Amino acid sequence: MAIKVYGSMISTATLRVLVCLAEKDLHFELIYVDLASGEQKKPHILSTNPFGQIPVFEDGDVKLMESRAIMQYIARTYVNKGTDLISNDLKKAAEQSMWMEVESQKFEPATTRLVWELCMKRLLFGEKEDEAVVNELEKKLGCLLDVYEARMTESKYLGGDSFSMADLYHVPVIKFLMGTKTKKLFDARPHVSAWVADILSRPSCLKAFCGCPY
Ligand SMILES: N[C@@H](CCC(=O)N[C@@H](CS)C(=O)NCC(=O)O)C(=O)O
Repeated sequence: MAIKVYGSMISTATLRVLVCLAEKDLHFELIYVDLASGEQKKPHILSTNPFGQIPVFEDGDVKLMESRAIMQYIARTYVNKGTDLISNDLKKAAEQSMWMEVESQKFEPATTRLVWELCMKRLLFGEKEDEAVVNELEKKLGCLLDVYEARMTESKYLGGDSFSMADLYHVPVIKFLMGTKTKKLFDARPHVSAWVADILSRPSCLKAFCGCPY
């Protein structure tokens, strides 16, 4: 039975799942959910995601919400397809898992509002960003990227020497921010900048973002 993703190309959480499916070379059907009209609060989404958010994922009788949990399901279920995203080696997997947590607990909170201010407000409502808010958020993101820069002086990717789920988690938000003035924070840090160029040039990223406004 075909994999189905209910989501939207302007949703970073949906795109996170789409880049994962592309890394695993899996076919899927994308069923468009219109965020602007509040379709995510309709019963066909609420039945799987009681919070009324996208993406919602179906693989036969498996129905899931939360993009990162969906990606872990995909990586573990389709372990023999495409890129290995989670190591079989316990120590390496623990290192990857640590940086996956950094993404969810630190990078996501530091960037969600930036994506809202610099991308979504204009796209959905034609509104300009709040500059004071953006400046404050950029300061926080700069401190976090200093930690990433230090990490990547000792290892090519966040989770170790090979590309992993830890890097993949970051792709959609970084891709969106590359089209904004916040790009300068990534460009100013040579190791971070090389990492961004590397992860955004992966075929999975080019494939998943085809038709995306960012
Ligand atoms: N932690 C969730 C976040 C899901 C989320 O925030 N989805 C947004 C789109 S990126 C959404 O559905 N927003 C509409 C709403 O909250 O009503 C995940 O990673 O799947």
